[in-house]
Amino acid sequence: MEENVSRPSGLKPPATKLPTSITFSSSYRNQGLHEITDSQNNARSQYTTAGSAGGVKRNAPAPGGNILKSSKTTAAHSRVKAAVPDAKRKPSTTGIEYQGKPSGTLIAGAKTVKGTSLKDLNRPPSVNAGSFRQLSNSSFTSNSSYASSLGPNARPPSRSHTRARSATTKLARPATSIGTREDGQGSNGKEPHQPASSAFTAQRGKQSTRKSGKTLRRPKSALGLLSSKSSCPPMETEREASLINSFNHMSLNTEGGHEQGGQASSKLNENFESFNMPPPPMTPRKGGNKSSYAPKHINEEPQNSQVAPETPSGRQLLQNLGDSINALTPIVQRLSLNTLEEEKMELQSDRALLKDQLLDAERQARRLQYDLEEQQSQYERRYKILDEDHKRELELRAEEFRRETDKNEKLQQEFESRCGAEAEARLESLSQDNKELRSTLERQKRDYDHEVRQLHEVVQRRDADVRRIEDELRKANNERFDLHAQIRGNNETIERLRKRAEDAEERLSKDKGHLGGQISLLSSTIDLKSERIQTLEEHAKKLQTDCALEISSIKLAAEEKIANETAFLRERLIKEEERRHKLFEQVQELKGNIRVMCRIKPPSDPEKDALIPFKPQWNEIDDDKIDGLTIPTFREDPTNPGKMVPSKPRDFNFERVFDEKCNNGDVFDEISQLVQSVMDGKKVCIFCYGQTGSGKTFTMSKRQGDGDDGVIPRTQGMIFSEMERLKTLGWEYTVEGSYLEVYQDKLYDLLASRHSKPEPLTVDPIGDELKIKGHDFTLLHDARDLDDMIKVADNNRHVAATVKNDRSSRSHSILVLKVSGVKKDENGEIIRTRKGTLNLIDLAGSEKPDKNGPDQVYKEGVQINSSLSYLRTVLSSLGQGKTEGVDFRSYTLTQLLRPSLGKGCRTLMFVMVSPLKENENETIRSLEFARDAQKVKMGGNGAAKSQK
Ligand SMILES: Nc1ncnc2c1ncn2[C@@H]1O[C@H](COP(=O)(O)OP(=O)(O)OP(=O)(O)O)[C@@H](O)[C@H]1O
Repeated sequence: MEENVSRPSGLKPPATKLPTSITFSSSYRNQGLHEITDSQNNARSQYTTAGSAGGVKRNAPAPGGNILKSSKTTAAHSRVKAAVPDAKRKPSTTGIEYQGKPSGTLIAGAKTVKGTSLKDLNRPPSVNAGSFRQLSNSSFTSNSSYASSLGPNARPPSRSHTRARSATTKLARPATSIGTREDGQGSNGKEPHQPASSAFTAQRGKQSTRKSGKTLRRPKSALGLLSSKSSCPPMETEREASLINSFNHMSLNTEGGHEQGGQASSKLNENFESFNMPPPPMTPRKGGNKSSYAPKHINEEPQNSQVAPETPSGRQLLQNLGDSINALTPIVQRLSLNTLEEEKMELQSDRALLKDQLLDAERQARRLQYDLEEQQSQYERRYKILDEDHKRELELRAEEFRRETDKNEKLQQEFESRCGAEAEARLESLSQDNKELRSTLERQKRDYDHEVRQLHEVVQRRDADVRRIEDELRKANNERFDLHAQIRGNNETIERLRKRAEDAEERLSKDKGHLGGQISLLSSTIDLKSERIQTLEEHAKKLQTDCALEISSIKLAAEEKIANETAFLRERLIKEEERRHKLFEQVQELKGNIRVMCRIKPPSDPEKDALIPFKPQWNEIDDDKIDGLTIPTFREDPTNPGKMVPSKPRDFNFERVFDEKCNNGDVFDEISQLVQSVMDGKKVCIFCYGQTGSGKTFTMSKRQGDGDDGVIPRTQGMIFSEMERLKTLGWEYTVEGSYLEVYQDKLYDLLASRHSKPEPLTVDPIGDELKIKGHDFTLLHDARDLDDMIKVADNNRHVAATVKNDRSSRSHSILVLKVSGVKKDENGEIIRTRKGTLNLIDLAGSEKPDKNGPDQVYKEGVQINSSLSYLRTVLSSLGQGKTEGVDFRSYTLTQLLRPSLGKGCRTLMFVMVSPLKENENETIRSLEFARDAQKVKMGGNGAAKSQK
């Protein structure tokens, strides 16, 4: 791991370049691998040691890699390659800093060293074997393998020492081999295994580092030797020291009989193995202890060299190593002890400083640790308390909840047991109250809204008023301005006129004298004229009196003449009226008591409907009118069964036939004389008979304001206009009315209120007049009263939808109008009276009751058919000349019609027929019935006579 820790000592890596002057002789070229490998090993050892001293693991720096590159040795190359990346790392905190590209130069330098000076170097006596052993030991030992390198009996460094080392990662171990102590401890034997050379090298490196920014000092004597011929810069890098260190260690291990020699030797072997080289055979040292080993070539005599051929390179390596040791030893000796002492002191002081710092940091760390632990325990205590509080709180809440739940349940039970019904009733009444309250509120809200709307409207009106007043004000202002302008103009005009008047007055006074003569002349003339006028006026008055006398005499004569003529004409009119009346009566007599007219309803779709092929019979006198119908009939050919052949056509002759082109106006024109006869005091009955949907109600009652009103509306108009007309002849008429209905053979007043079920009325069978028990007629003052009465009755009449008619009359309706007229003389004495009755009857339609229809409609149909059937029976009896024994009382309808079929009654029957082929049978039946009715001739005393 690259070390990035700050440098507590403030040491800086060396700024100087690595030595470039060390060269090796060409004779080493072939052995360069070994030498360089050893160098590398030394270098690695150095760095390892240095790293160890600082407590930081460190890999080999770049120089080694470069060295290997330069040596062109494959094995070494591959080994060192692994170290190459580390070479790019930042140099160790030992203060060693590599700059530039020193490796190539280093190799060159190494060659020089090899070739020139190594053999010449003198081995200093103090640093030979011991130093070498120590160097060797250090070279193959790292801090991490401290125990293994020192042996199982080795005592590890003291704790304080280790701490100091780790704290002062960059401090080198004291070089005990040179008699120095590290902060006073290294010398007391507490670190007996501390390799001196290693420490020295480290210190050397440190020293160089401490001289940061300067050229590293170096042992000039040694370097001087090395560079004596090559003029290279003095060797002053750790590499040099490392080399020395490595060899010293090796020497110490192999020759010094160090107790860890065996271990060092084995480590050396490992290193050799790591280079894929067989380790040199190690033999126990002569005279040394058993654990002391040295390379064979060192301990053994040349006769052992017979082994050499097996491991020539190892032997050669060892030989070279030995040479190197010999060469380096004097260098080590020449190192300045004084300088080292100084540096040592400095380092020691730095170390003490760093140690203090370390102690402070440790104290601080302990304090922080203590604080942390204290806080943690506090936190745990607090957590525990809170947890317990929380649990207690939860239990309390749970208990409280249980208590509340129990209480609620008890209350609920109590409430249900005690107040269930009462509460419901109370709830009910409350909800009722609530509803009422709500409705009251809604009503109030509606009232309020209404009031607000009204107020809003008032405000709007007021606003409009205000706007209008403002407009008026504006106009008034404008007018005021105009008036002011006019006044100003007038004033100006007055002023002008005044001036003109003054001018005129002035002129007048001038002319006054002149006019005075003329005035007196004129005055005399006027007097003369006045006399003349007076004379003339007297004459005119005389003439006027004469004229007035003459005019009054003429007027009297004329009035007398007019009165005479009027009386004559009136008498004549009355006579004519009486004559007309007689004639009308005669005509009516001639026409018979029951007159029958037929009306054919127009088809709703003439194009598609299959129609009965009616053949009209035109009236011989009035060829605009039809008075008969022929209906072709067919019968089965007896000679050819299944084939239909024409048979004798059926002829029906009536007083008048209205075809589909006729409207209600045409019909009323024909019957208006009957209405007239009512005014003459006759009893008239007009009734409509026919199949359901054939147009009875359409003919009688239609009132749609399209100018085609039916008989009843037109009659209404005619009666009241006749009343007015006859009034001029001295007649005063009153009209009373009643509207009745025969429903399910019971008589009802259609004008009675329908709020309650109406009570049926009873027909009084006695007499020729239609009398109904307990029923009063309504006095109709004018046409409007009659109109209102008809409307009420129309609304009350029973109608229902049937197959043939959406609005079918389910009852027979009778409008009865009693018309009474009196004529008085000059004295107010009644001299004549007339009492006419008009019955306008709209019968319910004959029909084939539909069993599939609604029950009520079916029942009504049956009842309608029964009553009509009985009417046919009665009419048939009357038509057959029966005068006695005809029972009118079996059905209410015939009871009602009895007075209309008696003496002096004029009855008109309308038979309504459908033109549709599908209704042909019913049409023929109706026509046959009408034909029978036509034969009836009413006799005297309420009996009917048959007309032959
Ligand atoms: N002459 C006509 N011209 C045009 N439409 C007619 C005529 N006669 C009858 N109708 C129509 O035929 C329908 C049936 O007529 P209406 O109600 O008068 O028959 P009804 O004989 O009175 O039937 P019910 O006996 O069932 O009361 C109505 O819609 C009516 O307007």
